[in-house]
Amino acid sequence: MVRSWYMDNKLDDPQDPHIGEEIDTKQMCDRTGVEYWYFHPDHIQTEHSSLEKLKNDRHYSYEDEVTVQPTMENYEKKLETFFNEHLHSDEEIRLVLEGSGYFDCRDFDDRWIRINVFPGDLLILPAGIYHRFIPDKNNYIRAKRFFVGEPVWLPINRPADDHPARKTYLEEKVVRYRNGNQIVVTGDSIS
Ligand SMILES: CSCCC(=O)/C(O)=C/O
Ligand SMILES: [Fe+2]
Repeated sequence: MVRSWYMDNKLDDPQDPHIGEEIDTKQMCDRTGVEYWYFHPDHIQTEHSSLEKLKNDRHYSYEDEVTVQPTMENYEKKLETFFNEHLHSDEEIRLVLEGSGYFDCRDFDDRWIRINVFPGDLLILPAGIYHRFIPDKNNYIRAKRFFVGEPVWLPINRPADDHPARKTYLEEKVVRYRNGNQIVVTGDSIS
């Protein structure tokens, strides 16, 4: 199950955990706008009504799998791309099937929160959030990817403050947060 923490400021191996202050899942969601669900890994590959409901509710029309491991083509280059701080014009939706890794997301004060994901964890990173990904020392993660319509995987590297998705993210998420209207984003589905 997911764990989150503020990263320490050490500049050594980014595949080390870099644990600073630990925070709970709700704090992580409230401070970033990330949404979180948990689906028991034993039930994901079979008919899973809660997952089907989420896909219907969110209109996820595209679905595939990605495996990040040293045998993948252009592994080093891919890791570099994933770990370069970036945003997307659409949500990034990942459901971990096997393995583990780190999604790092900037909170509303621009501090790195490291989200350590495991099988069953589903993250929705909002469009416009600055983030990056890196495997942990096990160097293996397999995840489902979902998308609304034709997938666009293009990372837009920071700085991208003028990108429309960034502006919308800041207007909708940060303003609400700063006004004390915290975003209710944590939903659990364990069945
Ligand atoms: C475990 S999914 C690999 C990371 C990825 O797909 C992505 O787009 C990171 O930003
Ligand atoms: Fe991304």
